[in-house]
Amino acid sequence: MSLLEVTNLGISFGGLRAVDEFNLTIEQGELYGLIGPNGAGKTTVFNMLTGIYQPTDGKIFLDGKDITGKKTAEINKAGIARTFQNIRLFGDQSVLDNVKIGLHNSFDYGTATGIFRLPKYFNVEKAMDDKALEILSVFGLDKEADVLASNLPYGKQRELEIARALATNPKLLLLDEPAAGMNPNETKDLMNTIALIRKEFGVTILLIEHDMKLVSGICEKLTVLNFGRVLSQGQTTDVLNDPEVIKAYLGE
Ligand SMILES: Nc1ncnc2c1ncn2[C@@H]1O[C@H](COP(=O)(O)OP(=O)(O)OP(=O)(O)O)[C@@H](O)[C@H]1O
Repeated sequence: MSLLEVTNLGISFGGLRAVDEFNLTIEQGELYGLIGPNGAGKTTVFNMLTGIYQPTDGKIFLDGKDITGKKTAEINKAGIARTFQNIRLFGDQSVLDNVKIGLHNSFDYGTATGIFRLPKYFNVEKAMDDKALEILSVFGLDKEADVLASNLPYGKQRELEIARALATNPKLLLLDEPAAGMNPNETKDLMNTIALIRKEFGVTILLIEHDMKLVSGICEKLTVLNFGRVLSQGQTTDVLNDPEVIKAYLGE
């Protein structure tokens, strides 16, 4: 069984058919890229996969379970986590606390225990601190655990967002333009980090990206969207050499 199976997905905004007849199959462990020109519908696909938008047509299966039209929190519990094009961190909270927010899927001490600070509360808090630090260490961010998120350099804030998404223990991680705004050195670091987290966390990754170096460097498969429709799909080298893709997106 494939990890993600999307069939005939579509959505309309008034008269605009933003995504149409979109099909996508992702196998467990793959690193998959979704590319295409501005306005092609990539983020709209992410928004449907994560329950932010309700698709007008089609089905989404995660690990065989129909998650079409479910609420965002439910989809996250089922195993999909994401980052956003514009960083969405809690800037006035510490790096550690930003990751701990993501851990609430896995740790629970009940409201009463939390309010009355019962012994279990402190045990759970300690376990959460340990787990959050473990995740942060993969990004080399454990030393900055007490720093306010907004005080991190830009590239590190993007990595913290990925760390927070990983804290929800996803099967599938969606990254929306993870290299946006990064300099070439930060992008190179990010490529290594993405490859590393797939290995360390055993997570399957679908990413939207315009940086072709990153895409061709780490994605095994690609789907190209153009005007809301799949233009090309398959192994990265085949897709990047597809004349239709070169014409519509990469430039001749
Ligand atoms: N909530 C919405 N209401 C109306 N139109 C929308 C909405 N969300 C997206 N669209 C439209 O759907 C189309 C696809 O947008 P989307 O943001 O998914 O493109 P994209 O491929 O992610 O682009 P980019 O690379 O610039 O981020 C665009 O024409 C956009 O204006």
